[in-house]
Amino acid sequence: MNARHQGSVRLSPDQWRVLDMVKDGKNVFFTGSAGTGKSVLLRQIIKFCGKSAERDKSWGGVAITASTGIAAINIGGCTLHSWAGIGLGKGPLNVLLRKVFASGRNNEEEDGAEDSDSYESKPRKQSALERWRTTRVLIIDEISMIDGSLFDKLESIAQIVRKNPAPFGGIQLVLSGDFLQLPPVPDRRNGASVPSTFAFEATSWESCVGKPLHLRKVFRQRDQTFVDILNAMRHGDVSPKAVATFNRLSRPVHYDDGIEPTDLYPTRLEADRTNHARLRAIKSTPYEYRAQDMPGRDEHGQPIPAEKMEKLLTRLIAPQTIILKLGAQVMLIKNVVQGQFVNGSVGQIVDFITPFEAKQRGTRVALTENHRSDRDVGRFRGQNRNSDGPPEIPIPPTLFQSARRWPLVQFQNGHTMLCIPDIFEVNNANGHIEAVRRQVPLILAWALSIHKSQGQTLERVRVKLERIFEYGQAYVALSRATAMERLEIQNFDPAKVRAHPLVIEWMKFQESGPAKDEVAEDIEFWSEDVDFF
Ligand SMILES: Nc1ncnc2c1ncn2[C@@H]1O[C@H](COP(=O)(O)OP(=O)(O)OP(=O)(O)O)[C@@H](O)[C@H]1O
Repeated sequence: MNARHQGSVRLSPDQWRVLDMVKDGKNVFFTGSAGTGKSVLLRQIIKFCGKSAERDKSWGGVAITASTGIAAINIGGCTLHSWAGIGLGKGPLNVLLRKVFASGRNNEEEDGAEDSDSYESKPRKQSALERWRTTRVLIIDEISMIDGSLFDKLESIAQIVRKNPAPFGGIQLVLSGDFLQLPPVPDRRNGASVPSTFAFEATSWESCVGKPLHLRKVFRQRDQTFVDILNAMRHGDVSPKAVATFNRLSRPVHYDDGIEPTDLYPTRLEADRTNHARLRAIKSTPYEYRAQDMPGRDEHGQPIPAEKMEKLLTRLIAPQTIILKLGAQVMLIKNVVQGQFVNGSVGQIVDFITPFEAKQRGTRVALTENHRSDRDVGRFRGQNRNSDGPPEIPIPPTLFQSARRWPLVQFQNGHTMLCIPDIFEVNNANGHIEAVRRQVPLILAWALSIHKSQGQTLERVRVKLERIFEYGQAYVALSRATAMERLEIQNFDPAKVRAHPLVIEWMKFQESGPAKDEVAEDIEFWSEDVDFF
């Protein structure tokens, strides 16, 4: 069978082209409009690199990084700064280099010391210096949020540490992002914001990654007219026809199942206020869920102090405490069943029940790979099968003994699921766990900030545009929607649609021909398993 058709995933030809280049050891920067499958492709690349490294121990290290903590968590990696061992990344090259070399010395000293710590099996620690020397592939997601001057400094560090004058010291670069979505949060020093540069402005950018590879097939929306309007908007263009279309979308949309569209707001404060007001307005019993937080180890193998653990865990989308009530609108923040219950699925709490009651009612329980590690699971394997789907992960028996009630959520697809706690991790630069949170995988979802919605696919959306303040923000908000029929726009103002002029200028020289975005036809249900070899 052709490897490209094995499993049910069907990468687009553009996605395959990038994957093939990565397999050939080429440096790549791939970009594309919202919904063109950049995250899906990145997950496949990470899988490919992971499998290659597993099959052949001499293959080299794979560094999975992103510009921000949240983006890093989404791909199971760490921030670029922490992988590189450069602290906050401020200061000139020699200061950053000193930090990297010092990490190597500290490690040697610690290796010689007696290890009296019995906390847990200590991972083999790798210093930043070793990481720079042994990494074969460096993956950076959301590259649009990396400063250009920092990119140059990192390339110099790579060349010096690896004693290799090749671009980026010979490390294979895999970069992903869209410079026309949200720009980096400005660096604030002494109250003033310090202007940052884009990574493509770096002197070494051209030699390191060359021309961008564009993903052109849009998977999120299926309506070509909508895709065309969004694409023009991405470039800051709103035609009178588009204005008329968006004005027509100011009508309210009603849904029979009582699940409302999620309101997208420019700031987190506005979104939080809406969620709390809506929750307060419900008069039923509140259920409070406090997370169980556990510290892990830092990149030097040292236990993480409680204070640092708390700080690290603020990066997670899962809150320390969440109060839920019957009728609350919530969003799932874990992938449970591909295509059915995924990160971003919105629903309403219809009951609070125990796992035992869920089993009696034949209701699905939100079990993920994280629940497999339960010691007793093996005994119950095979008992809990879904006749028309893949075998379900068995419910850990210890769960049945618990009288604790968890939220039962009815999702927009009409199906219900009991949302029991899951594991959320923050990893360190060596891929080990720095902190763990065990929490119900839900957040309130009457409203979301546009920043939080970046990367999400939302079936029902209402966007309030009057307070938009950032380049790309209106585009990110509207492009979360899958269809105009389920998109509501309030106070549309074309002046709020802005694309960064520098990016537009740069893009003109990068586009290869008059290609345009096209909707992907004939999308089937798919899993993300591709046979690589
Ligand atoms: N090859 C594919 N086949 C089917 N569906 C796909 C494929 N690639 C992506 N998708 C689906 O398209 C939607 C958008 O994908 P994804 O989130 O990866 O896009 P993105 O380019 O990262 O978007 P954004 O820039 O908005 O974060 C998701 O629902 C994803 O499951």
